[in-house]
Amino acid sequence: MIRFEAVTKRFGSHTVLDALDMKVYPGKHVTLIGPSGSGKTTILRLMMTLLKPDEGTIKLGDRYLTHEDKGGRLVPASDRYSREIRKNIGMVFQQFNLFPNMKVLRNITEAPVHVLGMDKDAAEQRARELLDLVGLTAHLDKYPSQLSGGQQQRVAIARALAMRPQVLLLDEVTSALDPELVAGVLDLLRDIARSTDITMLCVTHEMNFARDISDCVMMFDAGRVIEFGPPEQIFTAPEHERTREFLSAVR
Ligand SMILES: Nc1ncnc2c1ncn2[C@@H]1O[C@H](COP(=O)(O)OP(=O)(O)OP(=O)(O)O)[C@@H](O)[C@H]1O
Repeated sequence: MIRFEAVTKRFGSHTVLDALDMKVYPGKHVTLIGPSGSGKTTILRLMMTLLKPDEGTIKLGDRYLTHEDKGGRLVPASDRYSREIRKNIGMVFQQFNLFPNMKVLRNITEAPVHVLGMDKDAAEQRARELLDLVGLTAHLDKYPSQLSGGQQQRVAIARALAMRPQVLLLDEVTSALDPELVAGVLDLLRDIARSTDITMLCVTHEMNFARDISDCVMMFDAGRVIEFGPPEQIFTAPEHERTREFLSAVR
């Protein structure tokens, strides 16, 4: 389980997350929705240990992401500890963030080989399976710049899965794509959501996608979860006025 307890994150005097409590059960697919600036991406960046909270703790299973347990005493996580724990978490970004100087296959094998210490042949075998899954077997020998945005995003998804993470974080993964490429990437993610037991935490403005893949939708406003529940409840009978306003604005 992912557990945020009383997590506060400030940027200067701006409190982006305000004593946030949040739980995500293993294997669940949770979508974070809410107005721009409500703190959704900040949550994913905290999960990825790219940011540290000002207050509060975040746990993945029985380990803290934010702190090291030194004989019962919690101290803020060192960079080394964060790097170690990050191996359990895959993230796909809006802007793909592929290694431009590496071909597709190597983009996928790089971290399993150099971060996990996986055998090179085993990593390549796994990469080929993943390229098959994302429909890019024919492109394994190309550089990212030779692919469309949608194809690059598929590589980024394969790369995240190559680490066999417990948790997959998806941050507006279709926002940078041309409209005609969005559906293909969303279909792929729907397939992954259906066919794996990976925990997914997803920030998206694609409400139909959120409806399709989510076990739970969390509505954020000003750094707090104001409402959460199954998609059919949030999208058809939201209880909170702010949720109703937000949904009518984005539909
Ligand atoms: N590194 C940073 N330095 C300063 N302010 C930041 C930083 N990162 C985020 N913020 C601010 O924190 C607030 C929340 O940002 P965040 O990206 O988490 O929102 P969001 O809900 O994901 O929004 P969007 O839907 O537009 O992506 C915003 O006001 C943003 O400007």
